[in-house]
Amino acid sequence: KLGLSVKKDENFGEWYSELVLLGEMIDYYDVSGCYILRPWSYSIWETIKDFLDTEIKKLGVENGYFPLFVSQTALTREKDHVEGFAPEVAWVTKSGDTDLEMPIAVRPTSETVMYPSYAKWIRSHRDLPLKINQWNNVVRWEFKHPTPFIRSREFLWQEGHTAFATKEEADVEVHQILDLYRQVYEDYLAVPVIKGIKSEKEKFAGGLYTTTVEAFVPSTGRGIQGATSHCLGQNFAKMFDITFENKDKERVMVWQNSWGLTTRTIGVMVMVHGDDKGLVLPPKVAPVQAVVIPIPMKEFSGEVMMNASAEVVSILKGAGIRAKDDTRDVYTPPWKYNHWELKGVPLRVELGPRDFASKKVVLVRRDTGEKEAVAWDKLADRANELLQTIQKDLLEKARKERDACIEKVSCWEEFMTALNAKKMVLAPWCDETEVEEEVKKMSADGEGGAAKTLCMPFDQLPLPEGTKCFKSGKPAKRWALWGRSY
Ligand SMILES: O=C(C[C@H]1NCCC[C@H]1O)Cn1cnc2c(c1=O)CCCC2
Ligand SMILES: [Mg+2]
Repeated sequence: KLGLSVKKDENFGEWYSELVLLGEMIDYYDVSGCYILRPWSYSIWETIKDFLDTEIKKLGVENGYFPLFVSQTALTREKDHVEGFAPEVAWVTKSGDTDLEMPIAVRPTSETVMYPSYAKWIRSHRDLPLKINQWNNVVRWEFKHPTPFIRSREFLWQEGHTAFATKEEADVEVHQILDLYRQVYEDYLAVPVIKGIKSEKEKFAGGLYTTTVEAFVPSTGRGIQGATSHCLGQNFAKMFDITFENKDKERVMVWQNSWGLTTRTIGVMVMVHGDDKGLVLPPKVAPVQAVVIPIPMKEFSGEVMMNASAEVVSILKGAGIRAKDDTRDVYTPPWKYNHWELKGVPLRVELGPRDFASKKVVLVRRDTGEKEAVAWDKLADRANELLQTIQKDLLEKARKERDACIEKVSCWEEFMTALNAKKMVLAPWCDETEVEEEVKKMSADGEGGAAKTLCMPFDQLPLPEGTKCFKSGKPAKRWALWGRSY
């Protein structure tokens, strides 16, 4: 089947599902909530991983690998850490047709897997800081509707787990990691994000505070949590007895962080940049950045055409560009144009007989459709320049669109109007949890679903003395970003 059968602004859910399938990013699988990551999307994960792995190693983090399975005792060690999540935990209860003595959980996250060892390995301040990360998969038996990359029962992520002698050190790292997450979104995926702190209600229950990068999908008007970096305080140290002897010979608890970014990043990128012709891949993460499509004519065919096409590919590769050609003779050039537009390749390189004769090519941008003729001896530089321009333009376009979807309000009526106009809402808030509960109840109308606080942006607008909470009328403490979300 060629091309999408539904438009992005007609039926977003349908558009997205068809796009990630026809774009050859995923395929379906017979275990519900699980998807196959095909090379076209796995390659994007590898690019994200290469960047992030290099950067966390610069911060002194080392990679390790812990078991997939968690004992029931370890998992339920801390009550409020797991109780809220218990329904999502997957259990192994049998081997063959024999029941296991004790059921074993499949890791939904690895705090309870790793921290008993942390307690063993950390004895003195000389054992600190301890910084271990895992690139792995986790399983959460979600009940909400599964969506490729956005919500699946198994997903890939990295989970960093660090321990420090002081809170100050932990606080610094929380923000260093959060900025790496911002870079993944803005510098690689060309998706703008807002940095902020989660409310007490929305933070990770086992932690002290949660910082987050929040993304936004204009088509649905929904916010989406991009990645989180938590300071756990000493809560897990207390639960797992992770203490050390400080320089004054006192036995004190460590200060910990945990931070994670998942394959959800890929889904957000598809949702933000995709259009009615298909994927629009930011060059930094595109598995193929330029695709050469020769246009055969009587004298420009066979060997001559193949060699010319190969030569253009090697010019591009020589410039460090991920390039390939499509010389399949079973498909026409128009068919190929559609195919590679569907797969979101940033640059198309057309090579017809006249181009060949004059040693030119025609470059076509996937994001704007703009075309330009370029001489072969200018191709390497021009192609790289165009790829950088596309990367920058995608981020600027998405940022402009996202900023246009943030409404600043001061009262409930304005709040609901903005929400129903598919916007995120910036509102002065008294920082009381029952107001969040109230808003959740009152904003849950038919199709939209409830609104929640997405974060308190670090970048706070001025809050004049006497400003009232948009909902409770009590003195507002800070600006909060609210929205319907995934
Ligand atoms: O996973 C985290 C916290 C933390 N885990 C490590 C990476 C960063 C951060 O996400 C929160 N969380 C979410 N979801 C679940 C759990 C859970 O702890 C535990 C039980 C199953 C579902
Ligand atoms: Mg969850």
